[in-house]
Amino acid sequence: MGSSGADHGRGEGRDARKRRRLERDLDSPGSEAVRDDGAAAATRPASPPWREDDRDGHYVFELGEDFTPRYKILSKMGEGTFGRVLECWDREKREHVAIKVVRSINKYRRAAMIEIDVLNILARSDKGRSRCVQILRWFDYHNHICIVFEKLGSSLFDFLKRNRYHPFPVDLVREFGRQLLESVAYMHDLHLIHTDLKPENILLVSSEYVKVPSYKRNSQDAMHFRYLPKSSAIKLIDFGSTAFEDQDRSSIVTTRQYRAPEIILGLGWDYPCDLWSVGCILVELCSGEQLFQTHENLEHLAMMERVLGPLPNHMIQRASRSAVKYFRRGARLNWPEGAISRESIRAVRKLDRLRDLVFQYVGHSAASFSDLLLGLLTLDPSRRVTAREALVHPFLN
Ligand SMILES: Nc1ncnc2c1ncn2[C@@H]1O[C@H](COP(=O)(O)OP(=O)(O)OP(=O)(O)O)[C@@H](O)[C@H]1O
Repeated sequence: MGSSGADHGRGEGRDARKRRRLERDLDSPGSEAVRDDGAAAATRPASPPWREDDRDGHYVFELGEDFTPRYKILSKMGEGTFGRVLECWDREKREHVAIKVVRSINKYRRAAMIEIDVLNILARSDKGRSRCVQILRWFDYHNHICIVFEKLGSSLFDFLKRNRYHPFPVDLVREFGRQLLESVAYMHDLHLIHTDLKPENILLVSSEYVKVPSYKRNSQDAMHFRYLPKSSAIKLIDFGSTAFEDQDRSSIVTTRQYRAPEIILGLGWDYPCDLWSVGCILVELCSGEQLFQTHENLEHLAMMERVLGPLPNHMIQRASRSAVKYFRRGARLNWPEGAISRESIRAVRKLDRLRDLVFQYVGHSAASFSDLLLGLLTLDPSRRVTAREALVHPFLN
């Protein structure tokens, strides 16, 4: 579920980036009336007996235990702000599933109910063909909303990490990009905006991989290896921050590094904010590095200008009251004057223009790839390419 607002930066290790997340205020209205899973949890004795949650409201479990009489807990697949995801064996359907066990805290329970609504809309409209994770069912167990999902493989972020941030080959990035844009186009057609697209929320469908020799050798001349997924199929997860058409568009959304300029400037946001995130993700997949490694607004805007050119004047002039301080006389970015440190100035200066960056990492297709990226990373949201337009770009075809 989205906990948009992560501010993890250069100073912190990459592995810490999943953890440092500021929680969005999720006190939005949502039904408290939760359904019970068939009769299972309600009528049969729960096994194991009831235990106290931990102090953060997480469900406490041991591997191998039953989770309701129907499921057996096999492993912990992930943990987010909103709960833990457990790999379980479903005795009834005789299959592996992933169960998100949401923390027993009201605001997370309410957010989970919104995520269930979104998952149901996505599933109803598409009957299992979409590139969005499929919800199988949900239930309320000892005050924890539990969402049962089809089990998927690791996230693109975990895959990159496992490869020590060695980039994916461009042909694989093309495959990921096409599928990602298909899922975003599908959501936008349904008037839904994901608002928290990032490599952590894109999962490979299969866990199978191949180990291939890498060209780099270390000082002892030992051969290095890298992993490649056997299949490029991916699906989107985490619809806890998804916005409906009629929702307020002034809040801060999206994990910091994937956040569009209109959000930072307080201009309000809409469908284009997802396309900006897709642009940041594709650069990261082909370079192995986050494009905007920052956790601060002014530095973030300076990085955007360095990579993509100056912010349009009409955006600067409409900046919200809290964002005008980033500009001198309402005309140009207060940079480097407003930088908080020399290190920050250096971090901005070492960034390349987008086209140069892409040519460094991508051999063939660099020209068409950077053209697509320039469309996705257009600073002005009204001129940014839409998901449907991006899907017919030559790079993807
Ligand atoms: N269907 C699934 N199959 C396999 N693993 C999954 C599945 N769903 C989630 N996970 C794993 O669990 C992690 C947390 O899931 P998710 O992002 O939905 O939870 P969250 O609490 O909303 O997290 P966040 O704090 O990032 O918003 C994912 O990063 C992923 O590693």
